[in-house]
Amino acid sequence: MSATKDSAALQGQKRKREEKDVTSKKGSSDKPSVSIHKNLQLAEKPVYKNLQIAEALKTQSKTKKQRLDNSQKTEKPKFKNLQIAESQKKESQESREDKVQRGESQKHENGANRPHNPPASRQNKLLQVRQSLPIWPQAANIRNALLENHVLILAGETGSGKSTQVPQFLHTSAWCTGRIAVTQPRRVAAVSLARRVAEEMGTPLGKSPQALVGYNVRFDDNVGKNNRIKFLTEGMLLQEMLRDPALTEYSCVVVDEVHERSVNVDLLLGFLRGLVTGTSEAAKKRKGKPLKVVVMSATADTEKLKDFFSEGFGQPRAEDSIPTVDGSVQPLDDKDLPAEKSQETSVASLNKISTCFVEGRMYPVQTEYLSEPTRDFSEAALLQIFQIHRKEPMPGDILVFLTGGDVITNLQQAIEDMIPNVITKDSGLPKLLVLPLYAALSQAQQQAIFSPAPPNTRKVILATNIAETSITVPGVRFVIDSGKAKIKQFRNRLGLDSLLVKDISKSSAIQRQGRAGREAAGKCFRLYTKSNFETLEKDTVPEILRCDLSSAVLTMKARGVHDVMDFPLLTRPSREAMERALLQLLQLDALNPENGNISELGRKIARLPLTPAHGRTIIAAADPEMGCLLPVIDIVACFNSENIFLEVKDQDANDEAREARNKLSRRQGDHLTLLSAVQAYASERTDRKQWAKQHLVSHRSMQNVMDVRKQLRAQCQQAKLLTKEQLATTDDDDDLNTISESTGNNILKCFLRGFPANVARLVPDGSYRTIHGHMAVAIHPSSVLYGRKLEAILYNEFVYTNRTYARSVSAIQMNWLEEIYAAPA
Ligand SMILES: Nc1ncnc2c1ncn2[C@@H]1O[C@H](COP(=O)(O)OP(=O)(O)OP(=O)(O)O)[C@@H](O)[C@H]1O
Repeated sequence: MSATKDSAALQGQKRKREEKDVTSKKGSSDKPSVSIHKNLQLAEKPVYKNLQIAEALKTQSKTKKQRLDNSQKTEKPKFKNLQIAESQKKESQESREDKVQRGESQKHENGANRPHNPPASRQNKLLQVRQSLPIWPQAANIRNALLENHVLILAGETGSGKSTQVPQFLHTSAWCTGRIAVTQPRRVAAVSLARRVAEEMGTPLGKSPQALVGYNVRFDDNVGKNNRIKFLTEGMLLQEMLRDPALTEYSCVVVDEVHERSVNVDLLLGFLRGLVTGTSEAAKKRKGKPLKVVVMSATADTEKLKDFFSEGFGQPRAEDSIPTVDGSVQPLDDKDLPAEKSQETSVASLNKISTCFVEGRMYPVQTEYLSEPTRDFSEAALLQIFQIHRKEPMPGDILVFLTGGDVITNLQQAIEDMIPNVITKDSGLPKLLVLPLYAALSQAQQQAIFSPAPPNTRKVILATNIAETSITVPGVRFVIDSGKAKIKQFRNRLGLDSLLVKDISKSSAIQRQGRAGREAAGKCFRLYTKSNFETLEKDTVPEILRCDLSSAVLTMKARGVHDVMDFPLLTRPSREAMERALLQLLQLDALNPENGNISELGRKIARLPLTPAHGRTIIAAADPEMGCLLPVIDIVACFNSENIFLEVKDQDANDEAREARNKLSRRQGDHLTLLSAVQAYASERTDRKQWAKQHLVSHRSMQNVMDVRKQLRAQCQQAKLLTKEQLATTDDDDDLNTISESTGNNILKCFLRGFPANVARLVPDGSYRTIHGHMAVAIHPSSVLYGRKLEAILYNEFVYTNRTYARSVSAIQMNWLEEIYAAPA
């Protein structure tokens, strides 16, 4: 196929794309403003300095043999020298620990009573891979560092083996009598790492009595009682601290990918500092059992972390029961400490923190930049994918970093539309299999990216930044980086978090690049220029400085922190932001107005894996007077999944489908419309997929909604908000017609309880103004209430395009606000 044909094919695809470069919550749209295919002139436009479309044409004459030869060439590993800062000289200890480690792995690899018994050849191969990792020769040093000290700060290049190897190095250490927790920012990484480590250790994963490795992520707890290593998200470890603030189950917590600086990781570091230094009240509950903390990343600010922990060691301990161990692998000297602290910090503090740097990545990654900036990264990505497919040898899957679910769905469609034009019988090109990866997908959908592609097929994974850290997707040799991500930002004027599409930081770009070159040499195509790269911020601004802090403050309060202003944080948010969060929690009745302590209701909210606003909504619905918990759970499940309604496109929406979809609409607004869709789907007993198709509803999203609904029901049962009997009387065959007007109103009142600030009222000029900030807002065109004039509206989120839209909107009455505030909490 010629480039001109390519161009024609691209332009021939009709993509309808709407606005939405900025949205206000998960699952909302983020399409770039320019059409994917608009003005795509492939023949004229050299995209990369070293990579022009003309070259792509040449590759068509390449024989399969050439492809094979090339692929074999790329398989040769190259290692750089390894270094560990101030490497330890404890040879005798090293060999002893090594023996333990080897003995243990032998035992696991050859264990007789283990049902999971991978072939010895596979085990040997895995061991060889492990031994070739840059971190492998440092095993003894790392173990020694923690034998002596409480904290290890470990920096090492992407792919050097931190996440998979460090827990395996440590679990045989004498001090490690409890479990090792390894935290990850995202569940996809926690699950895939657990799977990999279990395989490397030659044991089953999860609950089996032989399993040494498990994982725990939101809505999926796969931990067995004999697990020694547990991968979990930061959120789940914080959740565990609700019942066990001292983390007594663990001997070691490994905080991975700390550079991401999510609010959760910052909170976790604060709690861990209290435990490891013995300065928090909770530390007393460890009764002298030591806790070791490892903080890891490829791009962590080691100095800042060192200072943070040193400061904690310098403070008085809550009780002198935490044993101290003398000696240090790499003692800090005064110049390592913040100037003002160096005098007061005790000697002990100098002996408890080790640092380690592992240099060397597994395979080289060649990076290419655009020669000129692109205005549409989706368009550039589409072009790049097909260039790689023509030019680059197999095997070589492609991982593309984009901004969000909608952009991914559109690009997936665009690729699939292009395939028949490009991958013809004559082209001799392998097939393409496109797989999406973003947070709102179910776990099964997310894990699908790890399955090998069928023969003669190249996988193209379209991902958000959830694939940015920790994961190794087998087969990936090429990364395409849009240079953008959706980043949470608090909007003062609205009093709301928004997700904005922004440039990533250099450290994110490095992480993305690091996803290639993990099993063989790779390439990273950055869809921006070299000079753009140079202007990127070094690190992403910590989330704690950018987001609504109500969840964070509730997390602290629920774990016994009385004075949140005093809580140790790596980066301190403004006092104003903290106060705003406290106020919001007071409004939700989560705090006691007399003393600011957490209320009973606050504790219940904190136990739910939801934002305080959604948690409050659920609690309100469980009140017998409201009696609408099950329908509210259904709606909350929708808000915690991707959009269930497919975009209605002219060409594929026949009258019948439109009519079917319209039947799901409810005049009260989008909340009850979502509910009617969930209930109708749930009551479909024969063919849900077909039902979804007939109603222009996404079957995939609905499956996810059902999954979240099930989990939320279980959690409400655990929290005693829902009884077994109530659940037993639920009949999915009931459709919304059986929900009375008053129940409908109650449902909306519950949402109003959780979102009292998300209200706008009609003003005399016919527009809507928010009651908070008096800002003009319009009902989004996707709403069933679009164009309607109502007394007041309640909305779930904001969307910014050329104007400010409220999305997921329902009609409410202003007097409901008074009614709600008059009622006792
Ligand atoms: N699921 C997997 N399939 C194949 N190889 C894997 C897998 N997981 C890990 N590996 C191999 O182990 C190496 C080390 O992976 P690991 O995740 O431990 O590195 P890391 O240093 O933590 O990287 P990062 O900082 O990018 O998270 C990878 O480069 C890859 O070669």
